[in-house]
Amino acid sequence: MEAKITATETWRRKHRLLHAGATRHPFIRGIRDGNIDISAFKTWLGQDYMFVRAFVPFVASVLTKAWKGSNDSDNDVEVILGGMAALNDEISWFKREASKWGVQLSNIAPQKANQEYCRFLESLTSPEVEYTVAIVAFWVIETVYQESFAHCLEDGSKTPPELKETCQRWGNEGFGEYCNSLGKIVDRQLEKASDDVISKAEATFLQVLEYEVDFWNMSNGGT
Ligand SMILES: Cc1ncc(CN)c(N)n1
Repeated sequence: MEAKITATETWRRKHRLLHAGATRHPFIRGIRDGNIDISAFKTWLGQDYMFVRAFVPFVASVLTKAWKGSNDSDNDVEVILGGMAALNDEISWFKREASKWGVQLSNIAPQKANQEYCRFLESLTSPEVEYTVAIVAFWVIETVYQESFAHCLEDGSKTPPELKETCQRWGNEGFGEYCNSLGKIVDRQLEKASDDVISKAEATFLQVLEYEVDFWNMSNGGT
């Protein structure tokens, strides 16, 4: 008997070009091929620190929605809480990494693509946004980083040694398992969602992928 294809897998296949645009971006290919421009890496580092700070209240809102709106709220809250704990470490890591590379975090202003992405996250914190839609956004955001940075650690990659720790942060197996847990929550939610919520959730999936592409473009010198 053939295994049933999940909703998340269906979306990934249906939108594979955009998905690959986000997870195999030239910025990531540059790390993997060992020819990344270090100034692009430093731009990404500073901008991503700003992004992560704005990501925390978004994740807190997903946690609240899970607590109120999930029929397996104990499991969901624990998975999301694990993500929040990882974000706490991530913020400390950004500070250490920035000082290692001489990036002054206090002097950084978010660029346009970053501001727009953070505004989008803020719009998803509204109580009117369904849990299913918010958890889809959360899952894609985390999974894009997991798949992108894991690609830089695969056999045959020429990732510079000084960037390996960055790739490990999101490319490690534990982070992969956490993303799979988020994907399972998404699939469970989508199975019982109305057509209207499913359409909104798919539109959110696409929006996140587009914001992620713009974010990498910004690090490579775009706006
Ligand atoms: C832009 C972006 N997207 C995703 C992640 C992973 N939390 C991140 N740190 N930054």
